[in-house]
Amino acid sequence: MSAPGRSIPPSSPASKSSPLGTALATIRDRDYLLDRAGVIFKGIGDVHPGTHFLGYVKYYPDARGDRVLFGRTYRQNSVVSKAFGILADRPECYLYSPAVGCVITGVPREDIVTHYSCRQTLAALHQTPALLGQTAVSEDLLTIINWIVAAGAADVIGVTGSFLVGACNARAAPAQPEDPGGCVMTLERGRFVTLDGPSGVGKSTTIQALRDELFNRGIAVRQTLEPTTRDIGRFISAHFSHIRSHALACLVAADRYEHVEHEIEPWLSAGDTVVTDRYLASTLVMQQLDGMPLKFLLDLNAHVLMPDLAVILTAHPSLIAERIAARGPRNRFHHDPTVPGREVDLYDETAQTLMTANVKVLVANTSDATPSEATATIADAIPESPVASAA
Ligand SMILES: Nc1ncnc2c1ncn2[C@@H]1O[C@H](COP(=O)(O)OP(=O)(O)OP(=O)(O)O)[C@@H](O)[C@H]1O
Ligand SMILES: Cc1cn([C@H]2C[C@H](O)[C@@H](COP(=O)(O)O)O2)c(=O)[nH]c1=O
Repeated sequence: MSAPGRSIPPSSPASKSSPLGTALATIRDRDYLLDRAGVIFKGIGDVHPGTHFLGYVKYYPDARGDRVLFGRTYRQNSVVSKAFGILADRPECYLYSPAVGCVITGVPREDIVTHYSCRQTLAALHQTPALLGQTAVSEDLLTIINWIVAAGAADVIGVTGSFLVGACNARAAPAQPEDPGGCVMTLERGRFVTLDGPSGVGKSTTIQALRDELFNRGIAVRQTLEPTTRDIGRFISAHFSHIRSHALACLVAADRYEHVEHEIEPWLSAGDTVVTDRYLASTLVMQQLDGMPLKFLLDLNAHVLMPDLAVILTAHPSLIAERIAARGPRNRFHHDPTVPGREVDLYDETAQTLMTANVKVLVANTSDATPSEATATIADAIPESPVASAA
């Protein structure tokens, strides 16, 4: 799968492409880093510890903000110390710096989904000036870039996002709706990938590895799950032990419709690839285990967004039972020793049901593949073009 065409192509053949610039290995002072929570950090310095990239919060999602990025409203933070308040519930973003002698902020490396490189953008614009079009702003920008390159300073000076967005907007405004070339920030819809399978088969483990694999391929990923962390999803998780049958089937469908409307669809529209831990297939299996007829479940979910790729993880039932026993039962299904075998059979049937509905399905067996092997197979199977649409 290639990276969605979100911005300027990378200029250096040696660097791995990412939606907004260079590979992480080349992070430099003042580059921007977008993390999983949607916070944008401004990198500080060119030397970073092994676990984090040092930086402070530059923009953060806030309804009171005055700029929109990938469908979200952002607020600018110009006071370094305020980053501590914005990150109040993110202890993983604080670290002690022996060099500075105090606690500073940074973004954990594994949380980064996008890297915007100011220097690489400068190089790309110098190489392909047409990317900026013909406006007074872009002409000024190109004059400056040419001057920087001629002075041999391209390795230390870059194009900041603010300058680029200014140039981009100046050109985008007069463009006609049918003229897609109005702005360098073109967005292609992301891909929607679902991961389902029996409890303990390895969904969480695989999804973590898949997120890293896609990130390394330069793809911006949103990781999510069902039941969701929204109101209905939290209600399901809190009452799963005693709500079942028709009521539970209706609740999980309601949670899914909210999930699609408020999270999955906006993220896909913003160009992100969305990977969810459990989706429709889990309903077709878990609610059948609860005695619900398949037709009732398909009717309830008739209008949910179908995935571009539905991954069904499977394994030998005895291995699944061993994994569940090793970590201890977490819900009412885990106490029934017949469940892993019935789940495996129902997921096989569900794979067929989804294929009949023209969904691309990948069945991956975690009994004989390591998480990284399973992950590479899944990443390779993600379609080049998005096909997901509401049924
Ligand atoms: N491909 C794999 N090969 C070997 N072991 C694996 C693999 N994937 C996961 N495991 C192991 O299986 C156990 C369960 O994994 P995990 O928690 O990811 O399952 P899960 O499907 O997300 O479970 P649940 O749905 O109940 O949350 C873990 O101990 C994990 O290390
Ligand atoms: C999406 C979905 C979930 N469930 C149930 C199945 C599981 O027992 C829990 C989720 O917990 P886990 O930690 O991911 O194993 O929710 C369901 O019954 N129907 C669904 O559609």
